[in-house]
Amino acid sequence: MTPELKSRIATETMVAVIDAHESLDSTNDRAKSLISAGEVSTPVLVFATRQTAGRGRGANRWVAGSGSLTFSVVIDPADFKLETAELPLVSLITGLAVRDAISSKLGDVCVQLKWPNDVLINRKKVCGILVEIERAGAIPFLVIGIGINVGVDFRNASVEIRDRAISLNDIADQSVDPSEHLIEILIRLESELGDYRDSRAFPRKRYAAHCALTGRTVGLSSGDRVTYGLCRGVDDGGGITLENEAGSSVYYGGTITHIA
Ligand SMILES: O=C(O)CCCC[C@@H]1SC[C@@H]2NC(=O)N[C@@H]21
Repeated sequence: MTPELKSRIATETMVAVIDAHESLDSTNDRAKSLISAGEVSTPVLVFATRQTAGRGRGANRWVAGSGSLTFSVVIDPADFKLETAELPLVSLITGLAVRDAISSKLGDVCVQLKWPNDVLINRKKVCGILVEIERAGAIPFLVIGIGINVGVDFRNASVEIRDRAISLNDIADQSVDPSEHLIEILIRLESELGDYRDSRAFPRKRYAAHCALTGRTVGLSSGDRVTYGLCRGVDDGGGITLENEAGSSVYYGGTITHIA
């Protein structure tokens, strides 16, 4: 990371400490080791130009090299008055911040959210989010990990990957410097978390308006079980609402594996 970028992050965003590396296994794992060693003065930005063993939800991996933007932000939940029960919302709130940041740089492009932790462009994944809790003694910290395909070249990737993944620069009129995305996301993340702290209300209507699943029949997988239903958006606690012959139910876990 250049000294210029460090200086901009320090002056333009909430970040108090920058921990930048050429290469890391996982920015989330590095953040967690800083926390457990008692070495955090939040908010901390852990940044890696390359990530060799990045993790996602469940069995997902996020290996990132050229063209990726990978970082984690460590926050103290108390700074945003977040109770443990509200932590699942942080993934959704982060998704909104990333979605709006990307959208602001791309103009008239379909940037949507896939509950609970993906950002999509034209229905392909551009960003994955992994929020985790790590404790320093009894004190919990939140690690918000974000991976974005900014200029990843998928042209030689398998058809399966090309059907599912996209880079920002595939659709931008002109390529945007990843640093600009980083700063924009950090600013918007602070603003979204601050709005939630002040209002105590998750902006579920805004989330639903940008959610790629709203109004579509989806399959939610949890273990061996798949529950199908018409997605009616998310509730105040960030759960996805599915409607089917059994009625309307809200789910807080699982992965969307089918979209009709
Ligand atoms: O798609 C997913 O399931 C979430 C992917 C999250 C990847 C990011 S990259 C930065 C941070 N460090 C990690 O090891 N994972 C997250």
